[in-house]
Amino acid sequence: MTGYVLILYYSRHGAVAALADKIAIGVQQAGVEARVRCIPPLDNSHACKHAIVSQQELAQCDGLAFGSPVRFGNMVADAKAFWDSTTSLWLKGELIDKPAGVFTSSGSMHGGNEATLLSMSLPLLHHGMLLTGIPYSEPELHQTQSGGTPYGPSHVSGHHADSKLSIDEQRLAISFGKRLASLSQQLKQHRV
Ligand SMILES: Cc1cc2nc3c(=O)[nH]c(=O)nc-3n(C[C@H](O)[C@H](O)[C@H](O)COP(=O)(O)O)c2cc1C
Repeated sequence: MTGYVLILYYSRHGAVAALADKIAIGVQQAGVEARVRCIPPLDNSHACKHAIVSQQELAQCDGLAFGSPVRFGNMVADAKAFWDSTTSLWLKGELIDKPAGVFTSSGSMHGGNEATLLSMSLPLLHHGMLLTGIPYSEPELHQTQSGGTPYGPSHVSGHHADSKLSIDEQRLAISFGKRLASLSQQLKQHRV
């Protein structure tokens, strides 16, 4: 088994970072290296929990999980700015035919969680990535009372942004990581 799945995220208060860690567990359980990297804040307002991503790490990944908090129903501007800096990768087609998925955290249950996941998918599609979410064969998708969607893992962090990941949210994030890792290995065989 070679290569790695890149888990790339922005997080201000730690909720998206917590999801990233769970996705990493799933990737590792599938026998693939999970490389967790953060998108730094444009205003240097806080430190990153993980190392800052490089363009080379993005170009060379075999699969990608991309995470952002919900900001007014969309991804955070810092994450959008990051994608706007990836033109040279796009010109070279570095991400074409690699599997990818998205994850998020919102304050409230209906505060734009799913809309954000869908709009986060757009730059990945422009890069030619193959999107995957979470199938309904995962029992937690039927029973979750908080986050976790077919469009990707999610968390509802609450009014004070302090609630922990629920068991269902954790399990869905882990199974998503496994699925992404497995797809990354299958598709890699067809690329080389
Ligand atoms: C500027 C700003 C805008 C936000 N907009 C929304 C929103 O539209 N809907 C929502 O449910 N939560 C919103 N939130 C709450 C965050 O999405 C939520 O706290 C999230 O869990 C933060 O993730 P983090 O802990 O990884 O930073 C917003 C927070 C900020 C600071």
